[in-house]
Amino acid sequence: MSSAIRTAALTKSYGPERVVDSLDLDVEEGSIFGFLGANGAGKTTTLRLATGLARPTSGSIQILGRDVGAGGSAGRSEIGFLPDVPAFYGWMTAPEFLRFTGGLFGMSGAALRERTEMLLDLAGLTDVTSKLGGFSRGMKQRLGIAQALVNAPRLLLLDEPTSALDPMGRKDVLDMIISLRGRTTVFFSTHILGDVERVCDTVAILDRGRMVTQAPIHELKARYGKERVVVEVTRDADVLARDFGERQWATSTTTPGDDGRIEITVTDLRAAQHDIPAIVAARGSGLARLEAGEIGLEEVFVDLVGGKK
Ligand SMILES: Nc1ncnc2c1ncn2[C@@H]1O[C@H](COP(=O)(O)OP(=O)(O)OP(=O)(O)O)[C@@H](O)[C@H]1O
Repeated sequence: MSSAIRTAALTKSYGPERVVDSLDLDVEEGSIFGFLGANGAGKTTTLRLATGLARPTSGSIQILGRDVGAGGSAGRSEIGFLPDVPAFYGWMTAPEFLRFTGGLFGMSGAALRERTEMLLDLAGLTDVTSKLGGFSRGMKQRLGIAQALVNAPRLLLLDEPTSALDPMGRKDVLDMIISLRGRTTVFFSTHILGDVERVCDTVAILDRGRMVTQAPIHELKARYGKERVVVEVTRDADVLARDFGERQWATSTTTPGDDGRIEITVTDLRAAQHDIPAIVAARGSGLARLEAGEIGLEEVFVDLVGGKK
């Protein structure tokens, strides 16, 4: 598989601060790739380097097999980009805006009309006649993605496409991204873990300019994921938390809350489920809840990044 984006020791400094620090990124063509990091991690800067809007201090970046050169023009016609705060002409309608953008790429006539219709459909905006000034944030964001697709790019770069949206708006944008699977490579930055988990094949985690890890989502979960049991007991939670912690299958236990809730990270879920009721009964306490679950990407992220802050 060829790479849509490949960076080698990519570094961007502003003064003494290394905002992007020796980044080695490899985005496979055809993937939906999540670029995950907290505020200020360096995501926008990386996207600016990828689009040629900023130049690296050192290291290199290739887009679709070509170096992003001094002017950043290499392969630009094959890239679609939606910045984090896109600007729209409020007096235009969605079809007018898409026709205008297509015109900037030299499209016209029937080809532009067809492309506009297709993109309006993809964005769920076909029947919307109002001006962009009256659009909701979600509608604007969907239109922004449609606009970035006007030139049928091989690579779509989206900077935090869902962060300003409510859950419904986010769902619509994520569905739109999912519908692009197999048609174009999508690379999007976000700090919302649930979004990555929902739509991405692969994720890179960035922390203060440095790559913490890059891996397919399922591998990341397999590598770092553990199982967890949530227990609620009616009394003696402190003693029981200690009892659980002494078992071979327990790797960690939380301090019980006032509600008697204890979270246990376990290596052997079956053994834990088997032993816990007996341990609780032996202390004369009652079991109000016993629930097992997989540790999600959120916990993996906190484990990888949170502990170092
Ligand atoms: N032009 C610039 N001059 C100086 N510092 C900058 C510049 N652009 C970005 N930075 C700094 O680089 C760091 C990373 O910023 P960047 O916008 O890339 O992060 P981000 O991960 O996109 O964060 P956010 O989610 O908040 O947009 C921040 O500390 C920011 O202040």
